[in-house]
Amino acid sequence: LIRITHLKSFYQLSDNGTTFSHSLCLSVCLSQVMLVGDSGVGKTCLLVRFKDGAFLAGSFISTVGIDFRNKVMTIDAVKVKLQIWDTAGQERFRSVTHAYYRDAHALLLLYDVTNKASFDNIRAWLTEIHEYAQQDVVVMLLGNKADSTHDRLVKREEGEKLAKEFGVPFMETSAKSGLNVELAFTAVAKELKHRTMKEPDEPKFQLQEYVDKEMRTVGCCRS
Ligand SMILES: Nc1nc2c(ncn2[C@@H]2O[C@H](COP(=O)(O)OP(=O)(O)OP(=O)(O)O)[C@@H](O)[C@H]2O)c(=O)[nH]1
Repeated sequence: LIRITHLKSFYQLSDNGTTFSHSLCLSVCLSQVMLVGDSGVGKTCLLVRFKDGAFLAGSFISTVGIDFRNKVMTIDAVKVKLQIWDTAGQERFRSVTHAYYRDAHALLLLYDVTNKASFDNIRAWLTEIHEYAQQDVVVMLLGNKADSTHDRLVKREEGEKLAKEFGVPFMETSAKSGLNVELAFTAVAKELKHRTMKEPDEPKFQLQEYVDKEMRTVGCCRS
């Protein structure tokens, strides 16, 4: 995470030592967030929903290699610029993805609630993350396509259990309905901003607590 400037007041002294100006610097945190998971789980659609507020319906075009989009969010009066990398889930692009892991500050790891194999593969993804990403990378598990109630093969409780086992925050999302999409990116941006700008005596940001509280505030589902 690169802190370009820090939010603080500063005084400039004139030649004779008197204070003559007082300015407020604006702060920009630049963070790299990577979307990973099996092909077809909805990584591109999640990014498009977050960035453009739209859903890419129709035929499925697999990502080739890696793609990225930027979005600036304001978190507690601080500008956080997210550079979001959309990776290809297909096995043949795995070496490309590996090369990007070490620069990522956060990873959104997706499975598809209608595809059991994509859920079973989460363990392998977490092993890979452990091998290639920075040790302190923020990881959040997302069960996407939660709108597909009739085709669902993975229960929410199964996702929660797996996330607990690996000590990572979890929520279900839907790129189609917008469920929890903004919340997932906001939670990650808050965690990253907090890590960069935290005062020494400030308590650690509790990502899962924040997510649970936000979801309670709006019932279970938020778009
Ligand atoms: N019902 C439903 N369908 C979705 C959702 N998200 C994505 N899809 C569909 O799932 C398919 C795959 O979506 P993509 O976003 O292209 O998947 P991806 O993970 O980026 O795939 P790769 O680029 O191959 O890694 C598309 O047909 C989407 O329309 C969702 O939340 N709900």
